[in-house]
Amino acid sequence: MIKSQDSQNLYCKNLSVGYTNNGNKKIILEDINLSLKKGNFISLVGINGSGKSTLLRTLAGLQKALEGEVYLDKRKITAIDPVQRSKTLSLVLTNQQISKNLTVLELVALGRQPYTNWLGTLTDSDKEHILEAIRATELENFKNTSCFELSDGQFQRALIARALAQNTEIILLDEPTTHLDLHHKASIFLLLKKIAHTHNKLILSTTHDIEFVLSLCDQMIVIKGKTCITDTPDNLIQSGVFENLFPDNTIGFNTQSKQFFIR
Ligand SMILES: Nc1ncnc2c1ncn2[C@@H]1O[C@H](COP(=O)(O)OP(=O)(O)OP(=O)(O)O)[C@@H](O)[C@H]1O
Repeated sequence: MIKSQDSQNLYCKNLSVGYTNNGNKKIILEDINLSLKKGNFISLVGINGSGKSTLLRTLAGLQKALEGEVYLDKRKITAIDPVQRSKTLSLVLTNQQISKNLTVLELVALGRQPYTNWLGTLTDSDKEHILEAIRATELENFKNTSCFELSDGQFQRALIARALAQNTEIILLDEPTTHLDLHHKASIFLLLKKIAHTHNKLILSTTHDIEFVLSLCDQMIVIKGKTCITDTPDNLIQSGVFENLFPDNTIGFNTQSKQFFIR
């Protein structure tokens, strides 16, 4: 069941996302209507090149919408100044350029940047948030480890810890489980679900691991053609949306086992 909260929602109506090249609009997705609420773990899925990252960046306010507006807690996201926005919404991008020479503690401390003074001095409260984020992601034993010494799964957890230290109500993640084995994929998704439920946050993650999130997330956004459909996983399964998600009819979906198969 999708939890419904009044505040800190991410909302858009008739949104079009895409790119403008020499004045020409390239629409990737259009007519998108979403109302995403705190306390939910939400997955955004779709085939390669369907527009997941483009939509995520637009919802985060990093990319201008071609039509419509994104509202963060009833305010236009583009009208919120960057420092205020970074106290409400954090973004975890896997391919972001980050110095892996930083220790886990130093990386997670970067999450406090919106709150520190220009010298970057950490207060006791900042330190408490950092340690709490490290505890929540079970990285206590790696606090002083350099990021280049971490496995991909541990590094992914450190990036999530940085977003937790940022203490935002909304966390958006772009493919946080790429390159991870099944065990580590499961542990990241379970962690995200736990954070959404126990800390009452809105967590929206793009993923290709559809079968995993079908059994874990509260709400899914499925990109279909140039728009998207959103509902609970069970309602989406019943609607038959996964049966022809992939092109060329090569992949089918078994509604009983909730698994894809090759036709
Ligand atoms: N800077 C850009 N200018 C023009 N078109 C772009 C740009 N970046 C991406 N695109 C196009 O937008 C479409 C959606 O890309 P996007 O990266 O959002 O898809 P995706 O669903 O995240 O893909 P994947 O699953 O492969 O990561 C693609 O057709 C891509 O070629």
